[in-house]
Parts: sequence; structure tokens; C-alpha cells
Amino acid sequence: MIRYFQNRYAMSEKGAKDLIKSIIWTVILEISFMVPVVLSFKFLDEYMSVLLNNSNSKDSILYYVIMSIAFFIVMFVIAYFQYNSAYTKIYEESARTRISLAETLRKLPLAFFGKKDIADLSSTIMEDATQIELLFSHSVPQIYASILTVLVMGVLLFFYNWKLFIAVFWVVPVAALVFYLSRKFQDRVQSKLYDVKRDISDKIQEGLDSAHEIKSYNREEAYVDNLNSKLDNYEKHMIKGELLIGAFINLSYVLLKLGLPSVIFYGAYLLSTGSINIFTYLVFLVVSARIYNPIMDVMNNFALLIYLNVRIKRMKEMNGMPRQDGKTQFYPKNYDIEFNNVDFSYQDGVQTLKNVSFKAKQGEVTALVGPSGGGKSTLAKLSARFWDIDKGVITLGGEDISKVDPETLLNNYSIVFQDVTLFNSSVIDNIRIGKKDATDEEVIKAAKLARCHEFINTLPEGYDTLIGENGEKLSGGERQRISIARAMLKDAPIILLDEATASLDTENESKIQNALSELIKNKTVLIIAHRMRTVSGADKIVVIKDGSIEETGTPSQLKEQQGIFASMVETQYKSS
Ligand SMILES: Nc1ncnc2c1ncn2[C@@H]1O[C@H](COP(=O)(O)OP(=O)(O)OP(=O)(O)O)[C@@H](O)[C@H]1O
Repeated sequence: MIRYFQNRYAMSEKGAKDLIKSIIWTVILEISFMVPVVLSFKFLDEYMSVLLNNSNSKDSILYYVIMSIAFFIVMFVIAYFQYNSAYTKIYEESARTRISLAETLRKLPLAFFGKKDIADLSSTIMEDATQIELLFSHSVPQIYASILTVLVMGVLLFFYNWKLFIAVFWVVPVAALVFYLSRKFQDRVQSKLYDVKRDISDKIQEGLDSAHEIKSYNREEAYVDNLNSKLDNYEKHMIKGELLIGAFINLSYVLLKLGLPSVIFYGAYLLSTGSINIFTYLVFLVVSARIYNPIMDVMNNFALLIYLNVRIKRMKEMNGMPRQDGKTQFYPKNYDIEFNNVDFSYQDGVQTLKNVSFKAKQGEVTALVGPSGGGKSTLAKLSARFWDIDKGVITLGGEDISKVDPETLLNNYSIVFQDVTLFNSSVIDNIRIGKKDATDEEVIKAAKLARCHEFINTLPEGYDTLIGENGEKLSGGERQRISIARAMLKDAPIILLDEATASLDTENESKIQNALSELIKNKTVLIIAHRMRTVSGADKIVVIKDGSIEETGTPSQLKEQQGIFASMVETQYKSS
């Protein structure tokens, strides 16, 4: 039972146990609501007989008053436990779910966090988890409890009078059948609606991320038109979904309501033939006026359960994403990076890297060159386990990096990529990301080495200046130098550089080249560069084209070979 709930609703063991408790308390509460009706009947029955027999029995009334007070207290206690189990415990479970999702996020491959996925992931953690929390506190225990209550009442009524039991309950399977038939259909509608909604979140996120581009290319109108059409589509699906689900629910309600006239007419008939007495007739009338409410509750909440299914499916999907684990103690004997017959693809069927083998030695600069889209960045990212590969092995100091915890592994890397991410905080904090416990002096030293110090001093508040969302107040070259300063500060044994000096002017570039040559001494350096001047001092060149390695060797060897590298060098010198 606990396992069932765990699997069904992607819950922890504690969460499943709490849910079961909550259901039991809700059943007790529902049944306890019926007790006052029974008590009133009993009271009326006895009181009437007192009146009819003309006997004077005040004790009897006192007895009922005491019973009522006692029962009131019992109901209060039951309601307290029910509330506690349905709300407090469910919120605790919800907190656990969020923590576990966040933990999954921490373990996802780094490169997983593409723009699209961020909107999707944050909506799963915040929105989906909130919806699930609401459904679990308000609806799920209620549904199970209502089903159990109706079952218990059904059994009692069946043994009381089976003929009237049929009059009360014949409508239930008919209404349930309508629901069952519509279920698959509703599932599809909800799934579609959810996809359309995610599509809109992605579009909005994309708009926020590329606001500059949209404005500078005059694409605002096109963007808004596109978003509007997506919103219209959402509205269309929403209305269609609501109308259809509403129609099914109402049809089931109407069918259920036929139960009451059945009891009235059939009961009256049985009464007239003397098969039942007036008391039985009244009991069934009262019960049939009440019993359809929990059944309607179930039906009402059933649509919500379908909605919940879609969200839980998404949650399970996220839990099932490829987590990256590994050992947290990692002391390689050296920092050579080696690729052995590596295959990799971002999507099934599109192979990005094919049978790649090469070695980037410690103390050497290995330059990755080749035509755009050939796979250079992918290769650099794989060397830091941004993704896990499909075939082959990548080693660091002879150890397979797929067996090492990504966070532990990354301690050994300083990465300077083209797309620098800066945070809306001070310059000093942005550089300190390289080494959290660095002193101000260390930060300034790194900034000087990366040729940042001069421009930082010209900012209004120097190192304490806030640099805006993703460093919008800085130029491209300044942003890149900040990211180089971070790498300098981190001073890790492996350096990954992706066109690190691309947006620098010649003067700054040569200054940074000098600083970089200091930084990379005795380190493993993997550099991606389009400009041949940048790689002429490399120890080794690896030429990648269409995901395969075409040439490897020293710059002079490759120039002699007269292959791709030689022609790239020639083309660039001609054009410059
Ligand atoms: N996150 C991703 N998801 C799917 N495909 C990707 C992803 N990143 C890159 N690709 C694809 O993988 C191939 C190699 O891309 P990669 O960025 O590694 O090439 P590159 O040689 O570094 O190119 P460039 O010199 O233009 O930066 C390209 O076809 C690219 O479209």
C-alpha cells in the first residue's frame, strides 16, 4: 500500500505514510458527520415514544444533551487530527519534494541548462510542486476518503434493505461509466494544454533573454505577434478543455441526481405495499439526500486527479533525468586529458562527435581548430563532463572522468567561454566567484593580471560598483577580462579557453596573451581559437571537422602537411 502511493504519486516513504493517515482521518471525519443525523433520529424516536406513552422522562433529554456535548468534543479532536495530517504533513512532504528536485538539478549535466530548459525546470519546481501540494492537501485524501465512506455506507444500507440500496446506487455505475469513458479524452486535453502553456513560458523566457537582440533587429512586432498567437492558441485549448470537461462532469451530476427520485418513487411503492415501514423510508430519503455529495466530490476531484497525473508525470520525468554522480575524493596523478574513441550526440540520430581520440598533455597548450560547427566547444565541454559521452572514455590523469562527481571534477578546471555570465552584484564579488575565500588583495592581483584593474578604477565606485544584469554596464571586452580574472584567481590546473580573447582590441589582446602565458605555465590548456595568430604558439593542434579529428600535430608539422590547418592559416593571412 505504501509502495503503491510512493510510485503512483512520486512520494517519499514518509509522505506515503502520512497520506494514508490523512485518508483514514478524513474517513473518520466524514462518518462522524453522519452520526448527528443518526443521533437525532434516535432522539426523535425515543422522545416521541415518551410523548406518546405520556411518561415523564427528563433523564432522556439530559442524556442526549451530554451525548451531544461529548460528541462535539470528539468531532473537534478528529477534525484537528484530520487537518494536521492533511495540511501540515503534506506541506512537509512538499518541502521534501522540492529539496529532492533541487538535488536532481544539482546532479544534472551542466550543459543541460539550456535556455529552454530553465523555464521548464523552474516551472516544475515552483508551479508544479505548488499545484501538487494544493491537490494533496485539499483533494487527494478527500477523494480516497469519499470512496471509502461511500463503500462503508453502501455496505450498511445493503444489509439494511437491499431493494432500496439498489434504488440509491444504480445511478453510480452509470455516472462512473460516463466518467471512465471520458477519462482518456480528458487526459489528452490536459496534456495538450500543459504543453501549450510550457510553450508560452519558453517564448516569454526567450523574449526576456534576448530583449536586446529583439530590439536591435526591430523584431518586437514579430515577437509580440508570435506570442499573441501562442496565447490565443492557449485560450482556445483552455476553453475547449473547460467546456468538454464541464460537459462530462455535468452529465454525470445529472445522472447521479436521478437517484433521489428513484428512492422517492420506489420507496413510496414499497411503503404502499407494506414491504417497508415509514422509518426505513425516511432513513433512505435522508441518506440519498446526502450520499451523492461525496460521490460528486470524487467526480469533481477526479478531473483534478487527471490534472495531477500530468504534473506528476513531469515530476517523474525530471527525477528520471540523467543524474551525474561519482566519487568525491579525486586526486589524479597528473592533469593529462585523454579522449579515447569518443562518440557523442546531443540528440538521438545526430552524431556530433565520431570516434574522437587525442591527448592534451599537462604543461602543453592544445589548440582546437576547425570550421564552425565542427564540434570544438562540444569537445572542450565534454572534457569537463558537461555531458556524459555515448561511447569510449575520457580520462584525466588516467582516471575515467565519468566516475568522478562533477563538482569535484570541476574544482580542477578554470573555464573562460565566449558567453560570459556575470551577476548583478559588485565587480569584486563577480571576480571572487573564482575563489570564494579570496582576500581583496588576491582579487585585485588577479584583476591586474587580467588587465581589469585600470577600467575597474574608472567605474564610479571602483571594485564595489554594481555591474547590472549580466554585466550590461560593461563592454564585451571588459566582461571577458572579468571572466579571465576569475580564472586567474581560481588558478586551477586545467584551463579551458573558448575564443577567450575574441572581443579584445589588439593592444589589450597582447597584454592578456602575456598574462595568460603566465597563467598557463605547467598546466593543461585546451584552447579553442578561430584566429591562427592565437594558436601559432600552441604545442599541439587538433583539427576537428564534422565531428571527427582530421589532423593532429605541432603547428609546423601541420603547415608542412598542406592540409586543412595549412589552408586555414593561408586564408587568414591573405584576408588580414
Ligand atoms: N546544446 C546543444 N544541443 C544540440 N546541439 C548542439 C548543442 N550545442 C552544439 N550543438 C551542435 O553540435 C555541433 C557542434 O557544435 P560546437 O559548438 O561544438 O561546434 P564548434 O566547432 O565549437 O562551433 P563554433 O566554432 O561555431 O563555436 C553543431 O552542429 C551544433 O549545432
